[in-house]
Formats: sequence, structure tokens, C-alpha cells
Amino acid sequence: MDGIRSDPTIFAPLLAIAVVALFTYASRKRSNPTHKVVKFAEVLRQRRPGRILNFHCETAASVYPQTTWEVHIPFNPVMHLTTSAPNVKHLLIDKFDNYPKGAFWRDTFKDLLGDGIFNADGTTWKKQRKVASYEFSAKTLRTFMYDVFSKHSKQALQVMMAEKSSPSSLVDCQEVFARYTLESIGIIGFGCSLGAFEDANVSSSFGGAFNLATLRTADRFVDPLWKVKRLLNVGKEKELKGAIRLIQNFSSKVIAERRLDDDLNEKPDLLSRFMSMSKNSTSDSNRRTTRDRTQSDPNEFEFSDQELYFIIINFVLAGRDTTANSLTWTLWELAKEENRGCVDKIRAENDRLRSEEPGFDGVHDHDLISKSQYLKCVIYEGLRLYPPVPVDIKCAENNDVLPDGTVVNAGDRVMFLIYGMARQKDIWGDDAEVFRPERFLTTDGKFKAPEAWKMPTFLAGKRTCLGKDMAMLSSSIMLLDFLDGFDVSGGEDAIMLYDTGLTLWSTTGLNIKVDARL
Ligand code: HEM
Repeated sequence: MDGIRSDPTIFAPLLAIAVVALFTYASRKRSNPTHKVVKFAEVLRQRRPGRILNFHCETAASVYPQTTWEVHIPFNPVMHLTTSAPNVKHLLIDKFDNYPKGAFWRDTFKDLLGDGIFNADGTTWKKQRKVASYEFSAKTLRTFMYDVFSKHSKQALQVMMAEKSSPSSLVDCQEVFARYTLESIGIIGFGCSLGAFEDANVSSSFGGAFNLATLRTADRFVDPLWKVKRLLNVGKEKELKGAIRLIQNFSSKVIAERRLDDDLNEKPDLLSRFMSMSKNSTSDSNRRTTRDRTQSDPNEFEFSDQELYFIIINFVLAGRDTTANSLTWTLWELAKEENRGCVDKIRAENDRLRSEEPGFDGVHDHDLISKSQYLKCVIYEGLRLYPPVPVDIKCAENNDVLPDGTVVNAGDRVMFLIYGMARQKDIWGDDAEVFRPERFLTTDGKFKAPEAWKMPTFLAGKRTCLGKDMAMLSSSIMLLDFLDGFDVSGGEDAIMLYDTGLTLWSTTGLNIKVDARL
């Protein structure tokens, strides 16, 4: 940046833009004069690991009984922040069409996610959602995905024990889960290994580039000048460009090789499935089957190499970080002395289900996992308190009024604070901040999911997460294998600081005691 400061041809226009922005910012007409405005400078000050989400919670408490407040970012429309469940229902379900991701979101993510499902609206989104829904069928989950997770969970735990330096040393379980989900999504998404078990540090190669790319993309949300920096190829934008290049090089190679594959129809991974639907594919029979199923436009399932690249990258983003985050924070809770009873209940339920299964051979199967009601409650409680996607944003297409009376102008953004909502006593009662899986257990011992808009961890409505069942399956398999083989402790001593990225990584890992069960 020193170069920019000393070069008047760059610095002067930047200064002029900043002055205009500040003037516009200061003279903005308020649509909700009673709403608190949090200074953007304050948001930037609070935006550090382990802090920003708590800052939002404190703001929510300070504006109560109002449930929405504002942040004004220079060069940008008003951002309304809310913790109101009825507002979330309004955004995601009742007025879905008025709240797309919008140009702001798409621009921010374009370099990393292209027009992939996460980043698309309208027909581009619909097409991918339709195709992907087939590939996340119950049958695929029971067979292909179950096998992938089952194999990799055992492998990840073996590697974890092999790398433990001494019997008493702490284990970074976040790293174990990151390797588990990276390797699994590599097989499920690309049909190839991403080398997560060979490399002692996920932060190298593909995994590392991916981490960096998501962090730097998240930084764009609070940097009004990111487009200028991208143009100049400086700072964080330069890092982002480099990381994306690495991801692209890897993916292009895999796609090119797969195009030459004669056995495309036999391959269950997402890339092969999407490719075999494409006109460019050599697989006529599969194409016909898919088209017959949907009876739609014959060009509907054509995907170029670039489209395929973005489709798969979107799934890698969706499937890797989120599940690793969910496992990390849930195990953190389970490793605390106060939650030992939860571990006992998971094991007791598992023992009972095994004893009811005739000829149980020591390996969990898909049915046993589906029947594990208490385990589901535990995973859900982890997902409630530590939502892997802690905040989400929608853009208003037309003027609107939210259920809590907030006036939203066309173009405004609404950010709903999923992490903050989990801590609202209005929604969860006085023990909102306590890890208590039983809140999801009915009196007859069944798991009951809450209404999605009260706990939008997987979102709600038409854009509900497509990988929800897959995430539940992979988390269940890993947690059962973990608690079957190991005792965990020391959660109360582990320092956990969530990162400021798109998902809820712990910047400090999850360092706890892991002992093989006798
Ligand atoms: C605990 C794990 C997971 C959580 C908490 C989670 C959460 C979410 C959230 C909040 C969204 C909405 C994002 C947005 O539109 O702004 C989403 C969308 C999505 N998720 Fe997940 N996800 C998880 C796992 C997965 C997995 C394993 C996959 C599959 C690989 C997946 C695939 C998707 C897809 C494809 C979308 C886009 C849906 C659409 O826009 O129509 N997710 N997820």
C-alpha cells in the first residue's frame, strides 16, 4: 500500500472517492429513525476472531425489544441486521422472491464461486438445484456417501492416533475433521483424493488454497475498496487471485481427465454425474434417462468445463468447511466435564440399537444411524449454538416492511444473525446459551427438528441447504466412531476463537485430550 500512497495518480482519485462516499454516507435519509445505527468503524474494530459475533449479540441485547438495527457501509446501501425469527421467515419463505442473493452477493463471490448454485439466482439457480437434487437422493446417501464417510472416518481416526506424538499430548480435533471432510468431499465431488490423509497439514495445497480463498472473499464484505484493490492486484486481493488460480489449475486437470473417461456412467461422484448429463459427454444412455425423468428442455443439462468447475467448487465449499465446523464445536461441548452425561447417553443409545440389530458385526450401518435419535439431538444442538454459516445476507428487490416494522428500501441488504438467534431467550428460553440436546427430544424419545426459520442453520424455504442429510450422516458416522473408540476430555480448558470468515472455523483449533477406550 505504500506504493499507492506515494503515487498521486492513484492516491488522489481514491481520496476523492472516499470523500464523496463519506458525504453520501453522512447525508443519508433514515427510513427507520428509531433504529440504532452501529458505526461501520466500530464493526471493523470488533471484527476479530472470537469477537464479532458476540458484538452482534451484545448489540441485539442493547436494542431489545427492537430486533433490527443498521450498519451503514460507505458506497453501499443500508444493511439491516436482525435476530428476529419472524423476519427470517418473511425473508426466506413468505417473501422469498423479493429477497434474492442479489448483485452485491454475486459480485463478492463471483471470482471464487462463479455462477455455481451458491451464487446464482433465478433460472441459473433453478437449473442447478434441480440437477443436484437428483444427486442427493436418499439412495445415494444410503450407498455411495455412506461408504465414503464410513471409510474415511476410520481412516481419519487412525491417522490421528498414528500422528499423536505422545500418549498424553493434546490432539487438534479440528484438523482431524478438516481432513475427514476434505477427503470425503474430494471423492464425492471430484471422484478423486485430495491427499488430506497424506499431508500432516491441511493448510497446504488444495485445502490451504481453499481456506485462503474463502477468508479473503469474506474480507470483501467489509472492504468497500476491494474492487479497486482487485484492479490494482494488491494486498488481500492479490492473495485471493493466487489461491483461486491454484484451485482452478487442480480442478481443470481433473475435469480434462474425466472428459476422457469411458466409464463415466459407472462413477457416482458429482463431477461424473453432472458430466454424464451434459451433451459433451459420451454417455447417451444416461443422458436419456435423466431427460426422461424431467421431460424438460433438451439443452437443460449441458455444462461447459467452466460451468462444471464452478458447480463442483460450490459443492466443495458447501460440504467441506460446514461439516468440519459442526463436528469441531460439537465435540468441544462433549469434551467438557459438564456434558459427560451427553456422551454417556450417545453410547447407551448406540449399545441399545446394536443389541436390537440381529447379527450386528461391529460396524454401524445406515439404518442404525437413522435410528439414533439422541445422537441427532446432540448434532442439532451443536448446529444451533455454533451454526457453521453464522450470518447470511439477502438483498431486497422492492420496497418492503419486515414483520417487526423495519422499513426496507429496494436495494437494501438484510443480514440475519444465525449465531445471534441461537442465543435469544425469546426463541429458546432462559437456557438459550446452554448446550442441552434434550431440547430437541420429544417425550416419547424422538428427535424433533425445530421450525427451520427459528434455527436457520440450514436456511429455510426454497433455498434450504441441499446437503443437510449428507451433513447429518457424515457427522453421525464420525461422532459414533470417535466416541466408540475414544474418550475425550479437557474441553473446558480448550481456547476456542471462531474466525471471521464465511464459516465458523476455530482459529485456535480444538486441542483436547483424546484417549483410546479400554
Ligand atoms: C453442517 C453442515 C452444513 C450446514 C450448516 C450448511 C448450511 C447451509 C446454508 C446456511 C446454506 C445457505 C447459504 C446461502 O444461500 O446463503 C446452504 C446451502 C447449500 N448447501 Fe449446505 N450446509 C451444510 C452442509 C452441506 C453439505 C455437506 C453439502 C453438500 C455437499 C451442502 C450443500 C449445499 C448447497 C448445494 C447449498 C445451496 C442451496 C441453494 O442455494 O439452493 N451443504 N447450506
